[in-house]
Amino acid sequence: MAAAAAGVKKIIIDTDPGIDDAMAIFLALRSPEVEVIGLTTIYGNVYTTLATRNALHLVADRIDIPVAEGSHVSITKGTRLSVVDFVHGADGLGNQNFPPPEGKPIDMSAPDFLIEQANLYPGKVTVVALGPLTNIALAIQQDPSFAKNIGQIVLLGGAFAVNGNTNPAAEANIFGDPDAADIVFTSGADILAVGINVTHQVVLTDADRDKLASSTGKFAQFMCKILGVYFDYHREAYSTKGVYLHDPTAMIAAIKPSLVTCTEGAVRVQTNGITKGLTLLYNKQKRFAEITEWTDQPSVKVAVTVDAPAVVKLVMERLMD
Ligand SMILES: O=c1[nH]cnc2c1ncn2[C@@H]1O[C@H](CO)[C@@H](O)[C@H]1O
Repeated sequence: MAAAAAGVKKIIIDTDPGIDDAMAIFLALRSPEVEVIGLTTIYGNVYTTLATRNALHLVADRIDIPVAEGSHVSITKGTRLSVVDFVHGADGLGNQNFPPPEGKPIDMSAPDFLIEQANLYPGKVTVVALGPLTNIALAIQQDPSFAKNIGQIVLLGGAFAVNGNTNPAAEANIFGDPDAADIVFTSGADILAVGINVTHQVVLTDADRDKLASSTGKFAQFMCKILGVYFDYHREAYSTKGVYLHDPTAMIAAIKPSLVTCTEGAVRVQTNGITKGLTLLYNKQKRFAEITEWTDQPSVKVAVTVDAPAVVKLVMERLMD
């Protein structure tokens, strides 16, 4: 099979579907550069049970792709989760109330599946994380070699030197589990963080949606069905005539890394107070005299620019294909 060809990246998508998650998943399924070897689910846009149901729905035609259910609570066992039905609809998929999927999640938790795959293909698996980072942090805690064995973690999260989208301090995925995010950022894994400082440049317009609607591609048709709620939310919240392509941009950073540029440094996450969920990048240009929580922390990559027109074009082409 072509997917086994050299140079094809194995990816696991950790996801809380979610309208833009659906688009990112479809994009991956349509991209010859990657082979989707599994989905793991998490709360965020919806609760985890619904995320699993939606994930199964989105890959219903691909019974070869396992779906592993993730954590129902934050890494500190918190149950007061901030889910955003006003962004994605009560069902997470634009209030379409699709029938229950026929598929079932596998009999393995998301962290266990992540650990298993990282051990099976050391250095070869990329996790594309589109929700709060609880499952990834659990994998890091459960298996001390996970951070080394996982090839790369490309995550949609953070607001680097810009306002957040949950509140002025925090981006939604990091705010969803800041303790988990701090564990991931300081784990030593190869990480590329794509924050809303970048994804807010990538807008799918009304005209783009019309073009998608005129396509006969089944993924384009599906997206047009569910995008209404997401467009309404953006009009209300940002007065924009279009929607931000957060998750698809992170997926593109895994599929075609040349479309983003990055900087490097240590990232830490504020875990409490009014700036809970704030992500701060230390560029390591100054050697501070004091030993602090930043000293000797590993560097990660943080996206700083994106070729937005190329991302939108690629997303459109692949969905309409
Ligand atoms: O305004 C918002 N509040 C909360 N979550 C949002 C908002 N817009 C998009 N997302 C969701 O959170 C991630 C980006 O931060 C994306 O995964 C998107 O699905």
